[in-house]
Amino acid sequence: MVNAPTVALQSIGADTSAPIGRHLLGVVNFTDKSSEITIDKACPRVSVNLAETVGDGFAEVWTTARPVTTGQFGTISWASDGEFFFGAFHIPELPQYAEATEASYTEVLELTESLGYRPFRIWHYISGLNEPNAAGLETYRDFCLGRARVLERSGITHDMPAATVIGAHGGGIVCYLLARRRGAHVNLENPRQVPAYHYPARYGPKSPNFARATHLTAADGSTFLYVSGTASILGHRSMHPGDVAAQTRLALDNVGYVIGPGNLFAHDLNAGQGLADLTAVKVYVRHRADLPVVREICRATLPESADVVYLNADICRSDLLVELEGIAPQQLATSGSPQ
Ligand SMILES: C=C(O[C@@H]1C=C(C(=O)O)C=C[C@H]1O)C(=O)O
Repeated sequence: MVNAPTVALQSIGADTSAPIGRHLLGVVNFTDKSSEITIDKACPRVSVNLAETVGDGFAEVWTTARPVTTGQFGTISWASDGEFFFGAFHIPELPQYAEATEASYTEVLELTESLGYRPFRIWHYISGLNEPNAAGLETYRDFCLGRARVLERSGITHDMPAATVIGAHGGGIVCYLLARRRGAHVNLENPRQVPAYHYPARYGPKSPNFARATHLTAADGSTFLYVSGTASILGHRSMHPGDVAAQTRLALDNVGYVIGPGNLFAHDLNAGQGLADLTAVKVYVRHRADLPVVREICRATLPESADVVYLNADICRSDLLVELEGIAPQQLATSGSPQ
């Protein structure tokens, strides 16, 4: 069993206690309503309003090898086991998000830095993602403005880790993240895509800032690849407008490339992976009617062993119809079975 955080995608309401020998680090319920983050002695519990019904939803259950302590820092609910950290914040629905995003992101960076942790994977779910805010700016671009202000102030110009920003069906902004205190991580780019932090101004007043994937080496030697939300983009352009099948294939191709041996070698890492190594895959589909064709392509491409969930969600650009993310456990500690 590895020390690093591992994740299970379970049906909502299933027993979300940790397996024997593991300890809860954070639970994220993808469900049909928004609710505040709760925290108890076990861990933070987050709700993302992104399922049509509770039955369609699932719980993303993060566990670690050691007991955790929990805490609250401003808007951040957190848990850590001494090597790994899970944190989360919720911003309620607002006319504009940049300022509230700036405030919560500032808290995230202050907290993780004060505890000696470095984020290596961040997720954000934002209601009305493609809708204009009260000032007429698309909500996603409004969020990027708030995030960029904090990162620029912190001098983080391009070293942010893997991330996801996806639309939610309501509830404002929910953000959760993983961070590490020991070990190391390397942020990866995909040479077939312009780094997000170099996107031209046509995509918004401030570019997004995230890596295409992050390679984590835990203190016990286990390694994992965390792949960002990945879509049908080459260079900086959205490809195959209106063609969800072609967009799905290109998104899968982009994921396969970024975790492949050639790209890892180009980042001075060995042992690349492939789509067959992916687990815990989340597929986001803009139009519900496209779910069957996306599911068919993913089933034909992803390993049967992968936990794959499909969610109907808005995506960061209105011409993108599908996006997916995943985790590839690469190398396990000397002792321990695959997770
Ligand atoms: C799909 C893309 O971006 C999305 C937006 C992200 C962000 O703003 O942090 C991260 C990954 C994706 O969810 C992309 O630009 O390729």
